[in-house]
Amino acid sequence: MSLTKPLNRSSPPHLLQRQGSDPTTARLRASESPTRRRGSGSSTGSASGQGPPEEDGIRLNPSLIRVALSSLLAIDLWLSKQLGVCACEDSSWGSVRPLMKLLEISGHGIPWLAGTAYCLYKSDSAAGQEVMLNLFMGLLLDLILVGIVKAVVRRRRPAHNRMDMFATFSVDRYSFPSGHATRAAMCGRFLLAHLVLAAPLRVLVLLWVGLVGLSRVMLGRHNVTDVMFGFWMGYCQYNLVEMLWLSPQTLQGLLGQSVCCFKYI
Ligand SMILES: CC(C)=CCC/C(C)=C/COP(=O)(O)O
Repeated sequence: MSLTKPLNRSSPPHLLQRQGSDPTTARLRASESPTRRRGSGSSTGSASGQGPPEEDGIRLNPSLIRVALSSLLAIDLWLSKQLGVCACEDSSWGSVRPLMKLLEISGHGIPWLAGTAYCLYKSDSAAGQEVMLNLFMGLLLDLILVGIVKAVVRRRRPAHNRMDMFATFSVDRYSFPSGHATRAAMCGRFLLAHLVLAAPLRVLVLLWVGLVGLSRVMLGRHNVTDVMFGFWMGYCQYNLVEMLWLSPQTLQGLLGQSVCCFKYI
């Protein structure tokens, strides 16, 4: 505030002189009454040529952050509206909507959970089962974490969105973060790390992740920041999956413990 506030020119010059020449007195005055100091703050700091008092800098920061955040939010809303070109059939890119919906299905939780459970069931190697089991756990973890963040943040979906998604939870009426973006980022990293893929396929995985994110904004389901945060969250979730990795030994231990519990009951 003191940076934008003009100097108190009405203060008598002898007073300014005294405060400037006697820093001890000025400091004592400052500690006496913060309210009074605020009134004459600019003459205390600036007139003595020492720059604004430190406290003023601290008061300035939150408002700067607030301005920066609201500007970012305004840009986000504007950009998301501009990019929401497939929000309905009669939007400017309405003809591409079916393709975007196909991308939506490719990143939906149900096909991923069902596909992983099927691969787990069909896998005849211990290593394959281990990978699929951990992917399955990762998908469940993703649903839980995204649900929690959505329920806490409660950001509404863009006004131009038509809520015609299949199989949603009640928290999915909120948009932050994009569950498709977290899943795509987490599964993309998982596939690249655990499957031996040729270079073109690796590029295809990355392309798919990016397109799933873009389709969320183009369909009008999300704002850009929902998707960006979703990608970051999914990236971090993969680290969590690695940290909590269930090895066959851990599994055997867990199964053994639960069998013991059942016997005990
Ligand atoms: C019913 C199951 C298993 C998952 C719901 C998946 C879903 C619809 C998430 C919402 O994604 P966005 O936040 O990207 O819109």
